[in-house]
Amino acid sequence: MRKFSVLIAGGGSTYTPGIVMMLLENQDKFPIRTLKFYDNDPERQDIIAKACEIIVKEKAPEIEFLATTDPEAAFTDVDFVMAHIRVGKYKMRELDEKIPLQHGVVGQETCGPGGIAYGMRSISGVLELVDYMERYSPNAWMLNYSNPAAIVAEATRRLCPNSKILNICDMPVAIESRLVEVLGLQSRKDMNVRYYGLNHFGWWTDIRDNEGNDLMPQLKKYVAENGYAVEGSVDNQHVDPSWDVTYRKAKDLYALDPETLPNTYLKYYYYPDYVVEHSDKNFTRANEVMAGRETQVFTACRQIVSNQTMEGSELEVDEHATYIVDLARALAYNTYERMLLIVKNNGAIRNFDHTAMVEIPCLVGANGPEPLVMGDIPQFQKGLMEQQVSVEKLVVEAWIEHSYQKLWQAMTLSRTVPSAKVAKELMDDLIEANKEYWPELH
Ligand SMILES: NC(=O)c1ccc[n+]([C@@H]2O[C@H](COP(=O)([O-])OP(=O)(O)OC[C@H]3O[C@@H](n4cnc5c(N)ncnc54)[C@H](O)[C@@H]3O)[C@@H](O)[C@H]2O)c1
Ligand SMILES: O=P(O)(O)OC[C@H]1O[C@H](O[C@H]2[C@H](O)[C@@H](O)[C@@H](O)O[C@@H]2CO)[C@H](O)[C@@H](O)[C@@H]1O
Ligand SMILES: [Mn+2]
Repeated sequence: MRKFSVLIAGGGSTYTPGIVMMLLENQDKFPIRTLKFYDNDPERQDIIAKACEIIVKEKAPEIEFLATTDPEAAFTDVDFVMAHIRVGKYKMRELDEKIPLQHGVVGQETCGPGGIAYGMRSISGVLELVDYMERYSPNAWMLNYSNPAAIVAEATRRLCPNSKILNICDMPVAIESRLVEVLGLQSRKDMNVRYYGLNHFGWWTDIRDNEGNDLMPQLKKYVAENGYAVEGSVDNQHVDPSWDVTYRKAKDLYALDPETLPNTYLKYYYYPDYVVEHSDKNFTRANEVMAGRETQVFTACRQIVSNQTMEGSELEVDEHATYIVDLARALAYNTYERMLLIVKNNGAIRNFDHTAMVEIPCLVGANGPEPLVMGDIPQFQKGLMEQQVSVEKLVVEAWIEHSYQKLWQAMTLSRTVPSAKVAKELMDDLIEANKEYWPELH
């Protein structure tokens, strides 16, 4: 069986150890010959890399391991780049969340003004990775889950439309895992779904079992009462109180359209007033993650290095991340697995902008994704999506043209922002905070 060379870009990410352990568990499905890490923060990456080197040695010593900040060493002889960078790290995520809240507006990593600010930072970081990949391993595929995926996907469509980059999000995977528990099924793969939308902005329209039986009536009844909250869930990645609130709130999202099941991120667009009221301006999700996941992962890695073994470590395999192996396998072995990906619409949603980057089911083979037709969508979703996709397109235009005007239009158009006045005030604060990262706007 052919073995692959994999590069994790954003080696210092909190997700890296869980993904590495997941990759090692899946060697029978997706064998690896070389595993490399690349990051532009050597100190941060070093802590994760030293621990992962020990994990690899213990679990699969035949895999060659390298962690580097040198693009040439990192990107040479690579089959897959798995990219999860966070330009500006948690320090900037905290500002993305806190600056809008100071103006009474939703403060969120990927939605509203915070997501726009993060998008303006991510574009250059991801484009740089694409450049390195094409220079040093032109046949490689990039599987990108760096956020905000909607803006990154639009930027790559505009600026490198022929590059072998696939943008993917795991929120639908996480929600589907909850639905599996509701139904008492074994696996996500026991369900076939129809879903459409933009990234962090979509709806399930149909869910069936492998025999074709309609599972929507049972799911709708459950979500109408409980949202996606599941008592005693096996999900160990969404235990923070803020995730519990998000899953419960899905009940109120469902109420807006009882024909579909909603992505949890729609809460920021349907109920921005509720979100702001329930946000702590001084302790946002970034603070929760720094005190939680980041501290736990880095402490566990330091412990492994100090013990020189992973025995007794609290690090856990990232089970949700197996969708990454599914995607890599689909490309490597032409499996034609059906997966949700962020791709150019091209008429798949018939009554929607054909140039929009939409999240829809695709069959993935060796030549990439083949999107499935979702047909016409209703006026409610179409209206929301047209507004949101315009925000995303204007952000990318603002970045390309260095246009203050277009970024102001994008901020104003976001459903989370009440007026052009508020949009301008908070945008000026975001410009100041992001001087180091954004192009200079004029
Ligand atoms: N698509 C999805 O559904 C999904 C799911 C989970 C996480 N994510 C994304 O994964 C990313 C990582 O999240 P995290 O919380 O682990 O963040 P993190 O800050 O722990 O890790 C990100 C790493 O990227 C590095 N980095 C930043 N800019 C870089 C650049 N230009 N070149 C190389 N490396 C760079 C940082 O130094 C850091 O080590 C984020 O973008 C997050 O939003 C996406
Ligand atoms: O606030 P964070 O950093 O904990 O999470 C933000 C991310 O949330 C989603 O990703 C989930 C994912 O759905 C789940 O399967 C598991 O891997 O945890 C992730 C983080 O909780 C979302 O899809 C991402 O885009 C966000 O970055
Ligand atoms: Mn996501």
